[in-house]
Amino acid sequence: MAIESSMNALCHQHVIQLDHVSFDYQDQSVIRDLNFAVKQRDFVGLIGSNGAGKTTLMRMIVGLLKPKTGSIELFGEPISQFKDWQRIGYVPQKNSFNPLFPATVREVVQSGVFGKRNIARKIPKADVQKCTDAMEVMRISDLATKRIGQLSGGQQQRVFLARALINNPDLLILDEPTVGIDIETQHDFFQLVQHMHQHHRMTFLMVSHDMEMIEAYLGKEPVQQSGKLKFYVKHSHEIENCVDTNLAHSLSTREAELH
Ligand SMILES: Nc1ncnc2c1ncn2[C@@H]1O[C@H](COP(=O)(O)OP(=O)(O)OP(=O)(O)O)[C@@H](O)[C@H]1O
Repeated sequence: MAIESSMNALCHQHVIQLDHVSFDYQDQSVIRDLNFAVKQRDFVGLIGSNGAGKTTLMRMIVGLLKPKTGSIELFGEPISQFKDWQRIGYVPQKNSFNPLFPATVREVVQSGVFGKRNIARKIPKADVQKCTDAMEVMRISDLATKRIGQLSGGQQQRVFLARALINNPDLLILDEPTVGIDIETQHDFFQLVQHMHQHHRMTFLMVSHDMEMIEAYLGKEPVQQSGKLKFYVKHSHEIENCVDTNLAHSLSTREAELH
C-alpha cells in the first residue's frame, strides 16, 4: 500500500501547470483565467470549436507566446527559467516546408534523436533502427530518400510525427496531429500513442477534433471546461512497463492479436 501510494505520488507530479492564464491578440480576448494542470502520465485531449484558442494555448505552453497574465510552469519550473526543452516534443498543426529544402525524409526523422548532440556525429546503430521503425509505423519507409519539401502536406505531417516519436520525450504535445492523414495511418498512430502512454510513461497533450477517438480513449465527459476549451483526461497507472524499445512492436503485437 505504501509502495503504491509513493508510486502514485511520483506519477502525479505536475508536468504543466497553468495558473490564471489569460491571452489577448490586440483587442481580442482568446483565453481567460485558465487554471489547469497536466500530471505525469496523463493523456489530455483538448477539444474546442474553431477559434477557441487551442493552438494559442499550445504555443504558450512551448514558450512561443507569452501569457498576458498568469503563470506557466513546466516540470515544476517557471517557463522563463525552463531549459530542458529536449524533454518536450511538439508537433504543430501545420508544418510547411520550402520545396527546395534539401533534407531527405530519413534525415529529418533522424534529426529527432540528436537532442543536444552534435549533428555531424555518427548516428548509433540503435538510433538508425529506431528511425526505420518510426518510418514503418508512419508508413513513410518508401519515401525515405525523397526530399521533405517535395512531399504532400499529409506525408510531411507523418514525417514530423515519426520525428517526434523517436525522440522519446517525457511530454509530447500534438496539435491536430492526424489532419490530412489517411484513415489507416490515423488508426495506427492512435494505437501507437495509446501504447506509449500506457507502457512507456509518456505524457500527452493533444488537440483534436476527432471526438470519436477522444471519447473512446478518454471517456465521454470532460474533466474541465474553460470558455470554449474542453479538457478530457485519462491517467495511466499501469506499472508494468514495456521493455521493448522497438517502436513498431506495439503494432505488430496488436495486429497478431487481431488475426
Ligand atoms: N496571430 C494572430 N493574430 C491575431 N489573431 C489571431 C492570431 N492567431 C489566432 N488569432 C485569433 O485567435 C483566436 C484563437 O485562435 P487559435 O488558432 O488559437 O484557435 P484554435 O482553437 O486553435 O482554432 P482551430 O480549431 O481553427 O485550429 C481566433 O479567433 C483567431 O482568429
